[in-house]
Amino acid sequence: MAGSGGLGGGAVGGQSAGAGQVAALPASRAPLLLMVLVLGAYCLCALPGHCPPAARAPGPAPAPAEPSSSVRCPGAKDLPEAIGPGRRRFPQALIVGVKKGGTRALLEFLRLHPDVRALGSEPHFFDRCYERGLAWYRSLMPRTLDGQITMEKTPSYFVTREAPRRIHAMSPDTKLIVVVRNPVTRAISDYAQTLSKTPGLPSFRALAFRHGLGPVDTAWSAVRIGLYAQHLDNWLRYFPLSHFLFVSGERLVSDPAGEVGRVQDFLGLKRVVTDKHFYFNVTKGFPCLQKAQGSRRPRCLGKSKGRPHPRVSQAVVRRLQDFYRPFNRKFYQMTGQDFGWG
Ligand SMILES: Nc1ncnc2c1ncn2[C@@H]1O[C@H](COP(=O)(O)OS(=O)(=O)O)[C@@H](OP(=O)(O)O)[C@H]1O
Repeated sequence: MAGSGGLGGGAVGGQSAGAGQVAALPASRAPLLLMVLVLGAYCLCALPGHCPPAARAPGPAPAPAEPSSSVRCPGAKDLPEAIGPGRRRFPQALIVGVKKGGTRALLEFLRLHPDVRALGSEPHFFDRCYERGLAWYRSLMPRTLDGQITMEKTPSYFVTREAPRRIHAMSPDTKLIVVVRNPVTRAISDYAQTLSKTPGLPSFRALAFRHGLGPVDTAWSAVRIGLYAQHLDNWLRYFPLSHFLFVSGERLVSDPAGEVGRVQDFLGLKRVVTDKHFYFNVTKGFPCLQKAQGSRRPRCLGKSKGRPHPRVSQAVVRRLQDFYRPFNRKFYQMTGQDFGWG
């Protein structure tokens, strides 16, 4: 199952050349060559930096780790899926944003649906790896049968200027899902993530305001990402609003089944993922899955989801709320949805 997790490591760079060699060989030698290729891929993966995290065995596993900002383009196909039924297709639906909105939770919830097959990790194709080409991108995708939907999530697409044009060039029919969250909480969550990797980072306040006291610093990505209306403007140059579904990050926590229900409707899927798939884990403070995909055991998302946030003063929060208010209002107007952030 695609759900086993990691980006597929794989078969030496997605290589159409390798496939061509197999085709040119007498049929009796092809299995041998395939074995050599697979073994070779394993050896390559043993070298640092060559492959994404190894594909996981089926069963309960933590959610795939999020890439750091120095993420490399993923390696290639999922080894366990090098052979199997169905074929690799371009995604018909993408979760394009937003960073820290709840994108991992949504993808993991959707993967419970038998008609959804999704890449475990973020391929970053339309922002960082575009030069690898569409054939490479497709080679990363899990195999799907007719009627199944291929998906991936990369939250940075939403704020990448070229992403809408590139996705439109892949397919103008692509369905686009954006999980949005109060931009102030989102910024603090983003900062908490950076802080967890960068001890000694200046305070949130020092980064959010120029010179720590001046105007809001929109050059700081944690602030800029929350200007949803501006980013959406760029997408609407390529896709009509009907191609988008905006998911409330807050409701994804308070009513996961309700939000996932909307997503299933949007994707034209039967509502298979329902209330009975979730329970609220008091220790984690979030909804978790009654049964993880491919397992009978409950599963919550990993430690990097639901991190404690650093304390930020009410005065700072209020200033940021005031700053975002007109952008939020514009976003509500554009989407026809009030997300209740003020
Ligand atoms: N069920 C469940 N379990 C855990 N966490 C949940 C869940 N639903 C939503 N969230 C919220 O998801 C936030 C992380 O968002 P993303 O997955 O989009 O982050 S990332 O951009 O991929 O790094 C994460 O943000 P933080 O709480 O700030 O860590 C969570 O609030």
